[in-house]
Order: sequence, then structure tokens, then C-alpha cells
Amino acid sequence: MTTSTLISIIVVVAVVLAVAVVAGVVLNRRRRISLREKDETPTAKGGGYQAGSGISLASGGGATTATPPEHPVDDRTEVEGQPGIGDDAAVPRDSAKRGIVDVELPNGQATEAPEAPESPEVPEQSAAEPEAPARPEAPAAPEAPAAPEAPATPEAPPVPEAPAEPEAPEKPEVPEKPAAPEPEPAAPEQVEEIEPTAGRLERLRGRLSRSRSTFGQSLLGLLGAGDLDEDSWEEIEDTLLMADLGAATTTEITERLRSEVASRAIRSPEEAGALLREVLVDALGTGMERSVRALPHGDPADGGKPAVVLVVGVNGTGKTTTTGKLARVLVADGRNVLLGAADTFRAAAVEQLATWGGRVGAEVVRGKEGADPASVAFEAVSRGSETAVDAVLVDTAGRLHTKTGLMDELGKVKRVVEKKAQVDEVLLVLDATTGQNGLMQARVFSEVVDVTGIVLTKLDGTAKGGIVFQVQRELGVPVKLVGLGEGPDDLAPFEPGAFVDALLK
Ligand SMILES: Nc1nc2c(ncn2[C@@H]2O[C@H](COP(=O)(O)OP(=O)(O)OP(=O)(O)O)[C@@H](O)[C@H]2O)c(=O)[nH]1
Repeated sequence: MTTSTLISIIVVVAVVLAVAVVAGVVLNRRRRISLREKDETPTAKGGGYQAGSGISLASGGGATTATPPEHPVDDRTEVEGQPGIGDDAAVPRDSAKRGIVDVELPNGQATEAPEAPESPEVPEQSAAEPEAPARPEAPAAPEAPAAPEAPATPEAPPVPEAPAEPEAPEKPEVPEKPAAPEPEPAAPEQVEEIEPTAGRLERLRGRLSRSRSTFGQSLLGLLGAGDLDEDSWEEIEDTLLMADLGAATTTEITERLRSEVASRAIRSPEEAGALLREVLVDALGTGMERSVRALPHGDPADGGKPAVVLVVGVNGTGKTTTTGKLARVLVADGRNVLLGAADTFRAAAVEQLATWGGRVGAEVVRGKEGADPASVAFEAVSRGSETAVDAVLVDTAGRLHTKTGLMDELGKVKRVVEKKAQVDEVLLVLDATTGQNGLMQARVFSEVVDVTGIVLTKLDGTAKGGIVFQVQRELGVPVKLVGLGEGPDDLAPFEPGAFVDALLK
């Protein structure tokens, strides 16, 4: 064997070995189990509306709203609790740098850090950022950045979950004392004159009669035409479905209409109209308790406790606006109100609420941007009790119902407030223009904070309103208020009869 042949054999053997080593490394990596959790959370326009009365207020503690949430799963119209198309399409305005910070509460009461472990905080990321930026192996966060200036103070929160906080490096987990909520005295000189309820409703009537819906016209056209064939009934069903009433409610309403048309021998359009109204109003449930429990427990000046109202919902549905409008209703009723700006994530929201507070002469308790919302809510309720107000309205940050971390945070806000006082009302604000998605939101929020009433906003901007039927049917939670515009007094009580009249116009 020549030397060159020997060298060739050695080269070939070396190449084969190199290929084998590389292939082995690749296969080994593929088989390795990734321990990093995926960041995906489990997947989970109204015609004219003329409210006939003022907003009904009640004090808490009594019988709750409607029947307890039932969950007739068989009747559900969407699929297994999965978000529908477009659920995550809207990127929350402020979703980029969200984090939960456990801090000491005023009065030395710690927030409930121990309860958190069941659901480790995942970094919040917007739909626009599907891949979590490869998180640097989270350094045992607390000690490193805080060490030089903040000599481990005794209050330093234990923060067991700290490693899960993606913002930890840039935002050291120093005690949030400086972020302690600051009561902001109202500026009485700026207080606006609030229109009395009666006049306000008159004004809304005028405005709402401008909008029209094809829903009522097509239904009345079909029903009033006399002898209905199968095609006509199908069209009626389609019309109901397109108005967002949902499959179960649509079937129920169509069946009832069929039997009533047969037994009552409906002949004229007027008779058809009366029947349709009756059936729709019945489907909305006339017996539900719709007063807003925002009146105090006893006389606050005599040791009574203020009512506590939490306002929750996804981003941009109108929570802050509704909180402000509700404050005006209460103040117009002669009540003292305190506002808690627990939307510590969006600085503009705090300013927005402070403006509402100034307009009605209500004190506003606010936290610094990024402060723990539970801490702010707690302080607001404490302050409200001390100053003997009639109601504390707490505005919370918008959160996508599909983000587990944010929903956990909301649950914590409620639990922490409950350490101080009973939460009388949890109002879920739904944007009427979002249709079916509102149903999913309602279900998730209901599970987390036990929603007691729905506020359906932007009804002035939609021809649909059928989501009301579904939300009430599936959750047993009544729609209590409707938002009819951006104006300070564009909030009205929900009345089934008036609502159906608006739908049928
Ligand atoms: N047309 C109409 N617009 C409304 C109504 N309610 C609120 N809006 C508008 O909806 C927008 C969002 O309202 P906000 O009160 O800021 O919503 P939010 O839920 O507090 O927002 P985040 O705190 O970011 O989640 C604002 O432009 C409001 O003026 C309503 O009933 N009708």
C-alpha cells in the first residue's frame, strides 16, 4: 500500500467520523425535552335605545342579581370555550411591558403572594409578538439590581415568583413604597353641574331615534306577510343569528314564534309586531335584578360602609368612561364618591379618571405607573371607609381575557379588596360592537371575578345588540347599564322593553 493510499483512507475515515458526530449531536438536541413553557395561554351597530327611567341603584349585601350562573353547556353556541377568530387580533394598547409586582400593602398587609404560585406569571406578550424573545436565564432577580442603593430593607418582598418576571432586570424589585397610592383631593371649584337624570334621558331619546336597524324591519316583514313557509322560517332564523342572538336563543325564539303564530292566528303586521316584541322581551328576562349595587351599607357618617364597585373588562371597552359616568349618576343622586385608579398600567387612564373625578368633585386614589393595582384598589377602599363616602368605584386596567397572567392579577385585585370590604358589584364592560367575542370575555371574567352585572357600551355605534341575549342566557348575569355615547351623561339603565323597541325600529 502506497503512502498516498494510506493518507486517502485516513482522510475518508476522519470525514465519516466527523459526519457521525454532527448527526449524533443534532439528533440528541431534537430529542431533548424543552422545559420552557410555551407562552400561549390556554384557549380559552344597536338601534335606537330609549330608557324609560333613571338608573336604579341599590345597596349591596342583599339578594344578588339573577340566578347563579348556570352554564348550560349544551346550549352554548361557540366551540368549547375556545376564542373565536379575531379574539387576539386586537393588540392591547399597552401589552408590551406588563408585569405583576408584589408589594406591601398600606397598613402592613401583604398582598397575597402565596396564592399566586398555582399560576406562574408568564410574560405578557402582544399578539404581534408571537415568539417570546428568548428570555435570558432569569437571574435570581431581586438581589442583583437592587443591592447597591437599597440595602436589603426588611420590607423587601419575598417575591418567590420573581424569576418569572421578564422586566426584572430593568425594573428592580424594590419595595413599591414610593408607589403608594396618593389620595388626590377633588378640586371643588371645577365641579360641573350634572344634568338631572330625567333631562338626560330625554336627551338620549332624541339622539337614539336617529339610528335604525334592518333587524326589526326584515323580521316584521317576514312575520307580517302571513302564511310562512319553511324558507321564511329559515330566513327568520338567519336574521336572528346575524344579529348575534346565538344558536340556542335563535332556536328557542323561532320555536316560540312558530307555535304562537299558529295558535294566535297572526294575520296583520301589527299583530306580528306585538308578538315579536313579546317573545324577544321574554327572552331577555324581565325578572332580572338590574339595579346597580352602589349604595352604602348603612349610613357611612354613622359607621356604615361604602359600597364597592369594581369595573373590569378587556382593553378599550369603555371602563374608565363608564366609571366616570357612573360616578356622575351617583353624585347627581346626592352621593359622595371616591374613585380608585387601579389601571396603573396606562398612565393616561389614571389621568382620564382624575379628570372625571375633578368633574364630579370626587377624590381619586391613584398609584404610580406600574404600581400594584391590588395595592391601589385596597388603598382606595380604605380611604373611602375613612372618609365615609357612599361608594368607591375602582377602575381596573384593560386585560385580554386570553392572558392568564392578567386574569390572575385581576382575581388578586378582588381578593385583596375583599380583605378590607365586601365587593358589592363587579361590572363587566363589554363593547357591543365586538359581537360574539363579548360572550367569551364574559365567560372568562365571570369565572375569575364573579361578574355581577354587564355594562354594554357603544350601543350607539352598532346595529347589533343580540349579544345581550346570549350573555344573560349563558351566564345568568344581567345587563345593567348601556353606554350610548362618549358624552359624560350617555349612560342609561338597561330595560328589556326599551331595548327590544330599539332593535325592532
Ligand atoms: N360611542 C361610544 N364610545 C364610547 C362609549 N363608552 C366609551 N367610549 C369610548 O371608547 C373609548 C375607550 O374608552 P375608555 O373608557 O378609555 O376604555 P377603557 O376600557 O378604560 O380602556 P383601557 O383602560 O385602555 O382598557 C373612548 O374613546 C371612549 O370615549 C359609548 O358608550 N359609546
